[in-house]
Amino acid sequence: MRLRPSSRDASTVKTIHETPDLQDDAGAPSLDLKIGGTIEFRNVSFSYDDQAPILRDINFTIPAGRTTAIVGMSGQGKSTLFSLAMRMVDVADGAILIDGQDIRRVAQGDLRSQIAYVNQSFVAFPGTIYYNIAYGAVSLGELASKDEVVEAAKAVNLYDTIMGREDGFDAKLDKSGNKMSGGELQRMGIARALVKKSPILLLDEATAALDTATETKIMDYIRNSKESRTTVIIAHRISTIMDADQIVVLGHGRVAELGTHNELVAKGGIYAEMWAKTQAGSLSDMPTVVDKPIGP
Ligand SMILES: Nc1ncnc2c1ncn2[C@@H]1O[C@H](COP(=O)(O)OP(=O)(O)OP(=O)(O)O)[C@@H](O)[C@H]1O
Repeated sequence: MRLRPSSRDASTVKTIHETPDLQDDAGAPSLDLKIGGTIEFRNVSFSYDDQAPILRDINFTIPAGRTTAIVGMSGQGKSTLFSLAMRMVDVADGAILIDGQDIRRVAQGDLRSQIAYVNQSFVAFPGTIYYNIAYGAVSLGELASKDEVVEAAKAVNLYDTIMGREDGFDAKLDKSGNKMSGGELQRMGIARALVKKSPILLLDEATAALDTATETKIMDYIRNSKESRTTVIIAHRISTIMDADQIVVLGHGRVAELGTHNELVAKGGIYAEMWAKTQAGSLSDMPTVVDKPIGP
């Protein structure tokens, strides 16, 4: 059985799905994912509030149905790339195309309904654990079914934890997500995104609080799920991203390197240096990698 969201929670989602500052063209069409969600950053530049550019002439393509990782030191603009792809903000120059369509020309609500986004903060709604996960499907018009919620909870290694508690999936959460640890709430966030079954999944440090074994299980599930999904991961932990089909290294607002883990290690650049330090046990996270200037 599928429940309908409460009107108050639905209005929260409406706010998320419509950015007041950015207007749709009259009669803006839906996003037509004819390829399955290829995201192209074409000559993209961006700055916040007339400040110095955060991103400069960014060019790369995220292939449909594959996993792409974005790495780089803190403050390089990784999360901003996600904000741009969801059109929370608009590019200053260039364009972002999804399956060949400029995202400024399609209906914003439809664009965001095709994208599931997870960051480190899980917004809990007062209601049951079931409701809090099922809510991920709300932009599709109704909550996810119990079976879909159970599948997602299993995928993020949360099923046994939930069932081990009094009331199981019917246990009530308040806004602070009481009864759950930070890592459990992070997995709730991923489960909520999974029930959306969107063709595009953006994970911004979404597994940072999890142990490596749990993270690997979740990433394996996403990679092997029957739905073809374009997955983009931002992460500092190298173990999170090394199996990606493509790794984009951002530095000084530009794409500094792009390739697979093996290609980038062989290249001997920034990524290789990060990897060498990880191997030596002196580095687990990206931010401590040497901050080299990137050429034009
Ligand atoms: N809403 C905003 N308004 C103004 N500046 C912002 C805003 N959001 C981010 N910035 C700035 O833009 C730069 C890029 O931020 P962003 O969060 O995209 O980087 P990041 O690479 O994801 O960093 P981290 O790894 O620390 O999460 C930073 O200098 C940040 O302070």
